[in-house]
Amino acid sequence: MPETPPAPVILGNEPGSFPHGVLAERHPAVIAQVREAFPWEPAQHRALDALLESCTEGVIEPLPADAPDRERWTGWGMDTYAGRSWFDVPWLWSESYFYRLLLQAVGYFGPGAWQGIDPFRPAKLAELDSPETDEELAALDDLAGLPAGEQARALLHGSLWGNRADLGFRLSATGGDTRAAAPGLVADDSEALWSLLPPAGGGTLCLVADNAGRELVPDLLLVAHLLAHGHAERAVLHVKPHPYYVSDATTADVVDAVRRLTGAGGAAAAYGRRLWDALARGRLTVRAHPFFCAPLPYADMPGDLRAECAAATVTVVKGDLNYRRLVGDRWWPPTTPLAEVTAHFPGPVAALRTLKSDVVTGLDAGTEAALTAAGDQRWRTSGTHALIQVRT
Ligand SMILES: O=P(O)(O)OC[C@H]1O[C@](O)(CO)[C@@H](O)[C@@H]1O
Repeated sequence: MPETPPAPVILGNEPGSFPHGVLAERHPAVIAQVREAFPWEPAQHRALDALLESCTEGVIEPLPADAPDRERWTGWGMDTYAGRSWFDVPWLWSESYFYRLLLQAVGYFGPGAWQGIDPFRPAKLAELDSPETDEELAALDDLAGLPAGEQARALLHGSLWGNRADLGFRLSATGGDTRAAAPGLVADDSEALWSLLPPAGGGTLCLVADNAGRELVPDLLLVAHLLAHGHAERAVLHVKPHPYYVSDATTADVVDAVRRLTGAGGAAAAYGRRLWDALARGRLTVRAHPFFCAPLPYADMPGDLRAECAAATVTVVKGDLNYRRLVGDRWWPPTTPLAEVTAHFPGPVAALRTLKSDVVTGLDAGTEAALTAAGDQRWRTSGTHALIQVRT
């Protein structure tokens, strides 16, 4: 296979670009949201003020000497980037480190009384309790009468489009209009996914989750269906070890989502009970590996995680950030073959993602030409388009 030379890494230093908007507008909006979410104490307010100043006008500061994960961040490039503007280092690194420092500011890593308090939890719970979630759960009653194959396809699309429900994405002008009609998929390898996961096929599914709430619920419904119909004998759900990118799912969010299902009526409760039972029997495992909050592409995945993905029938990665990490957060020409940019991944891999950043690969030339001809390049970032891509 011909080797495509690596494209330039995406930075946030071009005013008017999408990444620049995230650093300059969205991050301050995230700080404002967090500030309003809890009755913080003076030290936390001061730390949030300092972070706001640093991330808009200052430079990257290293973690404090006693931070529990200082060594880990040193290994992830902190010393290389300290002292530089947030806008001049890889955008993926900048964003990730911003969320790490936001947790630092509110005392998440302790020691102290605020240790372990998720600053995004009120927003996540509000979404889980919303009328939209009620409607989505009620729709499961209609699904129950359909043949299993049709249910599976509907649940796959539910999980895919659930990725539009992303709390961070709605915070500023750089976020898309999540109410816009869905024009469809820019790539659809779903048949390849189903051939990796045939009914009664057994094997292990790894699902790398993305957002909590209205994305995690359909992800869990899909997992419950795949386990119930033997598409997988076992599933491993990878979540974030700590709050991240506003709405990313942690173990606490999985518990909330499963309890939301079991507490609902009708078919939703049956899915919830199946998940509860699958956890109890070891058919579903939740993992929160530190690498899932790393500011690095999956090409740099550590050995233990590589071994897990290598042993899986397929690893499904959800959402935009996971896609950026899978293919590399670079200005790839959109027709760059997916097989080339995912050659590093230790086993079959599928991406389910709505497009919320500039990175895209694996498009066929006709699709790219049609999207580009339309002139408006917001299809890349507005969350109105989606893809299902598979590398077997
Ligand atoms: O929740 P998702 O689908 O990973 O999307 C998060 C996306 O939002 C952003 O934070 C801002 O667009 C991107 O950096 C990221 O890719």
